[in-house]
Amino acid sequence: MKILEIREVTKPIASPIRNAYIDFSKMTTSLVAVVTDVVRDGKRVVGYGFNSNGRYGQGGLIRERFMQRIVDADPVSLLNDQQDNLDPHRVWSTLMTNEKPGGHGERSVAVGTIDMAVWDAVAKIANKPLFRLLAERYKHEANPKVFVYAAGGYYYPGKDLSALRAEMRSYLDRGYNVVKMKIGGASLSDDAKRIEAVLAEIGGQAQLAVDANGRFDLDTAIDYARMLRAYPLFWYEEAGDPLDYRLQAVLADYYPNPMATGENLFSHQDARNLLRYGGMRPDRDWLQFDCALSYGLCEYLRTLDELKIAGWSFDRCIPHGGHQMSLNIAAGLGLGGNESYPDLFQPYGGFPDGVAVENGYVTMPELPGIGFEGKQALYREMRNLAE
Ligand SMILES: O=C([O-])CC(=O)C(=O)O
Ligand SMILES: [Mg+2]
Repeated sequence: MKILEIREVTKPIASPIRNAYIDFSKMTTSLVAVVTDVVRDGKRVVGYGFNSNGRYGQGGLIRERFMQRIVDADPVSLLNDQQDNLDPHRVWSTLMTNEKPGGHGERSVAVGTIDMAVWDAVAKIANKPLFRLLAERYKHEANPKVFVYAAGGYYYPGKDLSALRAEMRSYLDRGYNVVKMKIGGASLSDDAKRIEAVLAEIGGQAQLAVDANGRFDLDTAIDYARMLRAYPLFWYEEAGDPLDYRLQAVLADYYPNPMATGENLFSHQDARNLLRYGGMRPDRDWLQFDCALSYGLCEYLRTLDELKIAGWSFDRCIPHGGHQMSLNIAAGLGLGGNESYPDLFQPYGGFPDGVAVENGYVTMPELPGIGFEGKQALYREMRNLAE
């Protein structure tokens, strides 16, 4: 059994939206295929992965460095002890050969994307949904019912309050009961009006989370905290720079309600620093580390170990990114849920066809691997790459 080749193609996931920091007019993602020589149901097993929105495709790094390390490795060195499947941790160590610690920039995205494809292949070779494989391996009870919330509420040209309200209404109509909108891309008073408008629209039917995408300095973060704390928000997300742990810790003094952050922390060491120094409170705050941006599930498992050491429950994690990989981790390892972008980043985000949101939850179908084959529009792109 061996990996025959790894393929990558960079695909557009552009849209005319903007958050407080970036617009998505040139956004791309890397689609990766890990092609194995294993045959299941008369077909070659291929694992697929892609990176989350917010960072760009990583074709350069994948092709110049990471792919080659796998292709050059002794195939047996990538297998488990029984030699009946790939060992994702051994593949991961091979990917990271001759990489220094620290400075977790774009390479964590490249490795996370390949790692997703490796886990997809491993679960397909085992002929199980990834969430069931994870639950068995790491001794959790699988729960195919996963909480999901609707992320949107972006700024875009000509979008007025009624368009924002209509967008949020459409999420409620699709079964969500937590919705998220952007802040920090307008003045504080304009953002307050946007928030009031959304709260008026959703009433008691849903809760609202807000996301500043790391835009604020400490003073602005506190000014916003004073405005936001008057509302019953689900969370106040990424107020300041993701690596400014002191800002996050000081903010807690001004914001007693739930805060969320972590989508731009790309290693277990950075996550550990957040838990040590960021003033995040295990009884109410939320952690959004996204394996597809941060060296993949092998690294995410180390991040979960750090949570355990710091006294955090896994159900405080609701990852960023809206992909099926994190849905599987949530269902298999007991995370608190997953993000979802009902109208964005298609066909990469979302759920297998026919999976509907009901009262804020989806139920995972029993598809081998991550479940990409259950989503026709996505699987079409994948098949074009490698089958
Ligand atoms: O707008 C983005 O970059 C995405 C984001 O922060 C989120 O989904 O939380
Ligand atoms: Mg965010």
